[in-house]
Amino acid sequence: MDQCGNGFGRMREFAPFEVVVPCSTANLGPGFDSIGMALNRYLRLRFSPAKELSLSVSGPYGAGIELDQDNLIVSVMKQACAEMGLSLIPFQLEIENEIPLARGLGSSAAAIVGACMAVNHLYQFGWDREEILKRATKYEGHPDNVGASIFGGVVIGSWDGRKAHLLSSEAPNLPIVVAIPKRPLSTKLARHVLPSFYDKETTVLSSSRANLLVAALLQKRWDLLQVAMQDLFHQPYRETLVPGLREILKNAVKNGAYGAALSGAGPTILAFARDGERLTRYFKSVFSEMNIPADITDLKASQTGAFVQLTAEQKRSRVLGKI
Ligand SMILES: Nc1ncnc2c1ncn2[C@@H]1O[C@H](COP(=O)(O)OP(=O)(O)O)[C@@H](O)[C@H]1O
Ligand SMILES: N[C@@H](CCOP(=O)(O)O)C(=O)O
Repeated sequence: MDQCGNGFGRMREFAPFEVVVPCSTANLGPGFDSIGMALNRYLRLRFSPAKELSLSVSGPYGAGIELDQDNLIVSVMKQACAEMGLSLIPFQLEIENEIPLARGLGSSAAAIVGACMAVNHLYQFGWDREEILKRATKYEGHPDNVGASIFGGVVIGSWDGRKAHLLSSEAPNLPIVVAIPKRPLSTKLARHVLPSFYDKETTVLSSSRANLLVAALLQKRWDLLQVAMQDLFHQPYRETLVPGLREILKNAVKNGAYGAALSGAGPTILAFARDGERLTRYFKSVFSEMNIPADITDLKASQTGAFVQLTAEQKRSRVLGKI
């Protein structure tokens, strides 16, 4: 861990704390790099003082997270400190992760948001959520996932490479069914297959659907989701990377969905359910016919975004009057 300048280099006492961050689904079809929704699977980061950096992982998706200096959380924290002219103090970090990695459920965005919130808390920078959004978007490259993880609910945002503008709103209180394939797909690769240019007809049609999607979400017009979630910006190009996507986009509505989309860059496929049991059966049959292992499960929107709290131990000590 860095030796630090500016008085932050030695072991510094701080009260142990936890950052809780929901995962997210991005795009919802045509809202490419703009629309996101927070979901009820969480990343929990527990920080306590230590003389040296030490990382540990737990939870169903701990495996695969780097436990060295390449860890995304640590590298974002370092970078955020460097931008403030500081070095990162050592700490012990337990990463409890319920978010599958590289499956299109915003694990990297949650890690980045958690890192920004942690550094803000540790150093008392006083960043508000807008400031955290700006910093997290710069690291992630698009505001949809980080915005949802920060604010919760549904977010609609825009990023020009310097400034992020984003509004959050209540997410649909509809059952959500997802198919999370066992095999990962890196977002980098799934962005690589996208074209550099789109023609006018494609752009007009796909952006009109994104606009309709926003209106349908705000007015709770679930009957419009079938059309409003149709996309021409990214899903047609990602079909080759995501088994089952073409079939599900074509037939989900006939099988209990209001609308379906690729979650983020995939490979997870997500649908809002009209009839959850029927939709789950359908998802299962698609994946078992292809003989592709996938976790088919229910999720719900998370209306709240990331927050910092005392660890359970700290809370107990406070009740006992020790702090
Ligand atoms: N909790 C975490 N701690 C550290 N790194 C993480 C964490 N979650 C995700 N990452 C990093 O982000 C990568 C996945 O990012 P990405 O390909 O963008 O997929 P996703 O769609 O899940 O965001 C992982 O392989 C890992 O390197
Ligand atoms: N808008 C991005 C969203 C990527 O989400 P992820 O969860 O797959 O990282 C894109 O579609 O590339």
